[in-house]
Amino acid sequence: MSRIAAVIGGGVIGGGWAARFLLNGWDVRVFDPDPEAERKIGEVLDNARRSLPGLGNVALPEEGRLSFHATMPEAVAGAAWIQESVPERLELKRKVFQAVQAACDVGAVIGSSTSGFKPSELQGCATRPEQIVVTHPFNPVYLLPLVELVPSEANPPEVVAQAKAVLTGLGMYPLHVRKEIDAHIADRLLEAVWREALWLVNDGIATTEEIDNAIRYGFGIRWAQMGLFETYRVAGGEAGMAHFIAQFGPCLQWPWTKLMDVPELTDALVEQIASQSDAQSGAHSIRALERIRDNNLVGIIRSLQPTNWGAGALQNAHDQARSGDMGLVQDISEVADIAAPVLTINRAVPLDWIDYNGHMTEARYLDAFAAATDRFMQIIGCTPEYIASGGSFFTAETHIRHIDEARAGARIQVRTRVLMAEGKKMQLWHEMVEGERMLATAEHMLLHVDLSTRRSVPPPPQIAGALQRFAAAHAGLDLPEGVGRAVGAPR
Ligand SMILES: NC(=O)C1=CN([C@@H]2O[C@H](COP(=O)(O)OP(=O)(O)OC[C@H]3O[C@@H](n4cnc5c(N)ncnc54)[C@H](O)[C@@H]3O)[C@@H](O)[C@H]2O)C=CC1
Ligand SMILES: C[N+](C)(C)CC(=O)CC(=O)[O-]
Repeated sequence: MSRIAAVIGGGVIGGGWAARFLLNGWDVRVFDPDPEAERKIGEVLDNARRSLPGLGNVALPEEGRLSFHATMPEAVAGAAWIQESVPERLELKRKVFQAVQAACDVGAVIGSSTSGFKPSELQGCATRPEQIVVTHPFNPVYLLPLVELVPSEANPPEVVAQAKAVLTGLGMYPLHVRKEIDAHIADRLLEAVWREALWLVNDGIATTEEIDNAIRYGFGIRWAQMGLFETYRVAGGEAGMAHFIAQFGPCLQWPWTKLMDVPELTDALVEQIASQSDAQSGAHSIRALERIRDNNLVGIIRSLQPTNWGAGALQNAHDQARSGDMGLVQDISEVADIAAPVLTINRAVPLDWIDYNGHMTEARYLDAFAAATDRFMQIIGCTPEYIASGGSFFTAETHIRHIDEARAGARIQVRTRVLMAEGKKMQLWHEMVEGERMLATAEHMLLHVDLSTRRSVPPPPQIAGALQRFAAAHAGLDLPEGVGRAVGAPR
């Protein structure tokens, strides 16, 4: 399978797809008759490049090649994935599929970004209906992992499996919608909230800002990590879900919502909503709002990684699946050259590591070096299982030198070597680089500890042995410049 994706329609969503594929190493070909498409996609890419690479703790592959094409056949020929993101009009989409299928490979997947059409509707006039599935993403496509994968009865399981594999490889979460339905799953939920919000503005109950505050200060944060049912299960107290329904079920019969009606979108209502929205957010340009949104989304998703929950767990699994490809090993047996410093970090600088000076903040250097130490511990056999059995290393002393700056999205690598390993002591030297540029060094003294007594003790033979192999091999390297450096006493 080629790693070429064709993006048909390069607006808000097509631009996001282009960024998602490109930053995951695919070549991307765009077809969009809009003469502004290249500029618009360029701006989406600028935002994606600063936010997506640092979302996980493992670097993404080298970016693919982006090209713009004057004709649809030129864009789709030879592509393994074709993503349609033209405006939400059934006739237009059907025409696009006919043109795509006249030129694309029979084995390619054709995904549609449609928010509402069922796959069987899209497949209506297609030459090969089995090739077309709904792959409905969420904005910003380059950061949000959800993609609703909706097949119809015309799609064989192999096409669904192929689509799932590609989307998972892009770090996405393909939610297989087993039974096609208008507006899939998520947009049905969103539309219900949207309709109710329009009523609240229409009836003069709340402004656009008050409604947004009702979401973002409360249940919006809650939904980001547990969704609806798990949240309500907890809200039922010790008696759980059944008790929750017994208590709040009857409210559903009360006139709490107007869900089935839609307010008429008169000029006056549209003007009211637009001017409230201008008052709320008009101080920022759309691109600035996108950057604020991306900073926040990255922070939220990254906060779920240590708890291995929801979108954080998904990102961790994606990192784990790619770590070998990015040269990160788990065990001494996988180390190709034991005499060379070991690659212990290969990642991009995330947005939440950037400070008011516009570069990676000092605490995050220690964060990265601590993660490098953790990986080195793992490589010599101090694994999570060993730690759970009662042994570990504690850091007794650290010295970091800050040599150069790193910006958001910069790819950083840390290489680690053993300076000394004697009895319970392990002295490590880490060097952090961006390409050829040295960014920082760190020297750590660690002690092996018995976690039940909290006292330092020598490591068991299997760990001591692995450590000694590195120590002996690294002793042949020149002593790095800066070893043993201290800030020094004031004169
Ligand atoms: N905007 C959103 O929040 C979301 C939209 N979607 C879906 O994504 C699709 C696209 O929506 P947006 O990106 O928002 O629209 P958009 O209006 O931003 O972009 C559509 C693009 O398609 C191009 N286009 C029009 N006719 C074309 C043709 N024949 N061939 C190639 N390109 C053509 C236009 O020039 C434009 O750049 C729709 O189906 C929509 O329902 C899905 C998820 C979220
Ligand atoms: C408004 N919308 C129906 C186009 C929204 C979506 O389809 C998904 C999203 O990103 O909210």
